[in-house]
Amino acid sequence: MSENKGQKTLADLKDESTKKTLADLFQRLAVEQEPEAPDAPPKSMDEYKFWKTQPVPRFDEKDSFKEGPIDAEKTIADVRTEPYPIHSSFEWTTLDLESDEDLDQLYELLYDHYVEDHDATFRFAYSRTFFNWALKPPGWEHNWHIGVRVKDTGRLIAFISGVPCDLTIRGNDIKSVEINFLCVHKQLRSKRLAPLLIKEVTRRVNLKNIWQALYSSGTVLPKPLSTCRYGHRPLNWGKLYEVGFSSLPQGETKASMIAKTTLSNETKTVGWRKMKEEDIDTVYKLYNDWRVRYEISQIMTKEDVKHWIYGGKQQDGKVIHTYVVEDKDTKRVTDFISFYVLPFTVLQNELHDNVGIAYLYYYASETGLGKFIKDEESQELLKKRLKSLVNDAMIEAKKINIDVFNALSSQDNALFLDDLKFGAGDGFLNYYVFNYRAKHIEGGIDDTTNAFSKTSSGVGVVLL
Ligand SMILES: CCCCCCCCCCCCCC(=O)SCCNC(=O)CCNC(=O)[C@H](O)C(C)(C)COP(=O)(O)OP(=O)(O)OC[C@H]1O[C@@H](n2cnc3c(N)ncnc32)[C@H](O)[C@@H]1OP(=O)(O)O
Repeated sequence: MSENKGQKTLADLKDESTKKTLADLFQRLAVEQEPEAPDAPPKSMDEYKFWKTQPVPRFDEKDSFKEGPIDAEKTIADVRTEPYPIHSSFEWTTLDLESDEDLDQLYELLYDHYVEDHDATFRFAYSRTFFNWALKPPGWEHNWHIGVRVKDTGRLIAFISGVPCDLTIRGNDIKSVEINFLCVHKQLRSKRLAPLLIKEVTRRVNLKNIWQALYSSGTVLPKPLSTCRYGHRPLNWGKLYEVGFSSLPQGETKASMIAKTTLSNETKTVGWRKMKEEDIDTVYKLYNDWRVRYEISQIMTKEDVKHWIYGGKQQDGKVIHTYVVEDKDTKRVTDFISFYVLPFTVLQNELHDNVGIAYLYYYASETGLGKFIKDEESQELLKKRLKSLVNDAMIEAKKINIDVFNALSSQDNALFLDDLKFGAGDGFLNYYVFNYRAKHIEGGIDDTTNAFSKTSSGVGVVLL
């Protein structure tokens, strides 16, 4: 990306940090200036013409309130039964993700319009298996894969999705969905289609008697529950340099950067192996015991664990990769760690046509369980364990040609990001819960420096 190389002003960086751009996902390895965390809202509450009408916390709210839903309780009978009116040249559509034709159209829309890439050099290489994983978890609703088409041509020009995702927020279990992949064709931007899509997905979710939703965005909206920072660990620095993701930091040579970022070939954690189907019960238990560490986490059934963490045959081993550690004496599974893969297609590069990208997903370790859950000694032990697990996960990722390993400052990631040589990216990710008031949750960023903090975050949920 050419923008990797030039010097940017703080204003440029702040402007970029409000969009979900490729730069959100990849750092400039030599960031000259620290980007500002999006603490201050970019505009006043009154200027959020849509969001000020929605049940979301305001920026000026104090943190001294009772946590819970914002709207007065409603029933399905209060929800409109008809879709919202749409401009006469467009029509609503429900995508059939079982059909190749609709999958292809979604692929094309997201490929061309989901992320901004000024050079048109990189595209997310979405695959059928990725959509099957991301958009069809247990309990998925056909009706929540919502598109807008041009009436005359049938062309898909906008999309928004919801999938079931129940949450626990500070001990309260909340029936909820996760909203993602909101996208409007570039030529139809700023025409208020996004608010219409959001209202329509809200209506369809409400009709299932669900009133809360989790979503994340680089854009600052009223009002983030938490903000995390991206971290990026080059696994194949030479290639990242050749495609333009990485620049050469001052005082370094290509050879020194490669030497600094090269991992060993073999994993080191004793008892490390790939997760098998028969591990689902144990991983389910570990996950559930583990997630109490966090102030917001995803509730998972065994079926959810099978889908999201094990992946199973339908994934064909291409999207979600999970490893466990088995105690060699007792044969008990004591840890698991997962990452998912979503590569980039590289256009117009003589040397490479793709970049392999992995994202750290859920993990849990017996080391972090128990009574002294976050005392100093337990944290030190956990830090050591997580370093070993994440390092081995990265070695596995390298074996399947992953070039960069991404992780957010969420979960307990702050314990290992610096030590395992993750560079702090210039993108921030804000987390929101629709129709729910909750006190701010630490996102693993130091308040004053914006560097990764030294302590764990309260965000246990991972969004795609
Ligand atoms: C209970 C169930 C509830 C379910 C719903 C829960 C809420 C779910 C919320 C959605 C979670 C999505 C999670 C993800 O997928 S985050 C990923 C979002 N997608 C992209 O960044 C892809 C590239 N960009 C685009 O396709 C468009 O720029 C989008 C579609 C983002 C906006 O289109 P456009 O640029 O043509 O603008 P407009 O004229 O139609 O509309 C302008 C209004 O939209 C507000 N806006 C802008 N960006 C976002 C954003 N990322 N989340 C929420 N709102 C956003 C904006 O502040 C303004 O409102 P206000 O400032 O006047 O108030």
